[in-house]
Amino acid sequence: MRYRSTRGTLDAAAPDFSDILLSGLAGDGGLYMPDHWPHIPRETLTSWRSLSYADLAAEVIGLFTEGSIDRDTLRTMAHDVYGRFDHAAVAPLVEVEDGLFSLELFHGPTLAFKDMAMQMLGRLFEHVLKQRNHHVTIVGATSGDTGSAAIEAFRGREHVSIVILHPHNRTSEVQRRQMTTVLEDNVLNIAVEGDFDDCQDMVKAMFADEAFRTDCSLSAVNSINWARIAAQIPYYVRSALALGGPDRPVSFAVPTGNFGNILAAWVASQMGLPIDRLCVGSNRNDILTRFLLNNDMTKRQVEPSLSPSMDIQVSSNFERLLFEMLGRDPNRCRAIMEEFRQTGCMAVPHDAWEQIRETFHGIALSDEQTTDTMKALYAESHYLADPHSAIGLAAGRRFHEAGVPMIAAATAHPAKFPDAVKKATGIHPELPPHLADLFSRKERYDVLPNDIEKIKAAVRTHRGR
Ligand SMILES: Cc1ncc(COP(=O)(O)O)c(C=O)c1O
Ligand SMILES: N[C@@H](CCOP(=O)(O)O)C(=O)O
Repeated sequence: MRYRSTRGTLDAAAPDFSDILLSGLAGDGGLYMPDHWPHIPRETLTSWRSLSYADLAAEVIGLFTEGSIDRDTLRTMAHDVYGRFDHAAVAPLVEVEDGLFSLELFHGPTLAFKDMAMQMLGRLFEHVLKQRNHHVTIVGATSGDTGSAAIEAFRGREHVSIVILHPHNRTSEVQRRQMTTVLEDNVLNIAVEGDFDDCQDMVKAMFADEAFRTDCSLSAVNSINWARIAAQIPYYVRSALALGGPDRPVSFAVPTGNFGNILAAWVASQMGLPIDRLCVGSNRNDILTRFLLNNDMTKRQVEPSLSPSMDIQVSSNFERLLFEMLGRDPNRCRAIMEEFRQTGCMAVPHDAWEQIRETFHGIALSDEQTTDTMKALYAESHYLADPHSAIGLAAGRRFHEAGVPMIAAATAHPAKFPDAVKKATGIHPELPPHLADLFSRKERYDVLPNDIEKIKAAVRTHRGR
């Protein structure tokens, strides 16, 4: 399998999976995409119904690593990774209402869906870096969950230094402590005086500085890295198969910020999984919902909400969908993205918008509506949802059609957001035993201004430690 950038051409020297795993973002500022969608025949999908989560993950991810990492290696990694999740099913399905299912993606070590992919990335990086005898500096931006998942996956790894930027005072305390109490030498946490979009912009700016990128051997583990998307596809396949796929379609509702998680579901549909609707749930940072309703992709100020991990205005992975809807035309894609960067307004061609709306639907919830949803889920179904998962379930309820199972991605454990959960339900969700002493652990992090030069200096120093 070869890869190409959303802003560049496919040439003979096209990178393979190992190359794009380490480089993360393409040199031209675009995002890597496979040069074609692997097709999974219906009989194969049917035969996968009996596979364990780990075996299924190896099959699905293996379609993107062909020529780079073999199936047996992937299988060993997947068994090791998913064998440590705290639920035997890895990503269990819970029927919350008739035909509405919660797909719990938070049974990994940091209690958020990011672990599903990030734990695999930790193993994949280690494998490729050892082979190449190479060291990288991972720089990542987080609104709360990617950071802790990445730090957990890469802490103490010999070939990796990791720097995570989070927006100062804009994550939950549990989220911050999950990052800042990891004291291994190879980990640096920076609280940026800005919002998540500022953090993400700085990561992209560091990648755009060719000399800096090369000097520090930068790598990315945000969902701009294709490997993250690839490793998020298996749970869509598995949950659809559990509810009758491929013989009948299912729909998915996904609480959305950077558009990586829902994009993985869309990719599954491109690979042959019958999917009816893909439903985006947003909080008051509703750029995607405005886009889906009115083709209005105008960036606004990021507003803090009850679901901080989705406090995002620039949904990086939308570029991948746009590229596809533009018939994989990198020049048009580059021009639209460049204009968006300069003006804060993305002019998506009308035909592309209409095509997107055939599958994608969107709904935005205020904090009050989110709280009401959490309250109702608990009162009516005895289901405790965190604010992000509640938004997914609300989107699922809104777009659920009779006869088509609706699967809502539950992206975080309620204990990551205890205040919001307590306020809505009266229940204080307890952290699991491995995190029970989180509030008495020592924290370490630097607070830095929203200034790219200061951040680069900190990354350099960390790299050279
Ligand atoms: C708990 C939670 N839910 C939802 C999202 C949104 O996912 P995505 O950015 O892939 O759209 C995030 C962050 O990415 C998250 O941490
Ligand atoms: N919500 C995310 C934001 C970054 O998303 P990613 O999927 O691109 O890594 C977070 O929790 O950090």
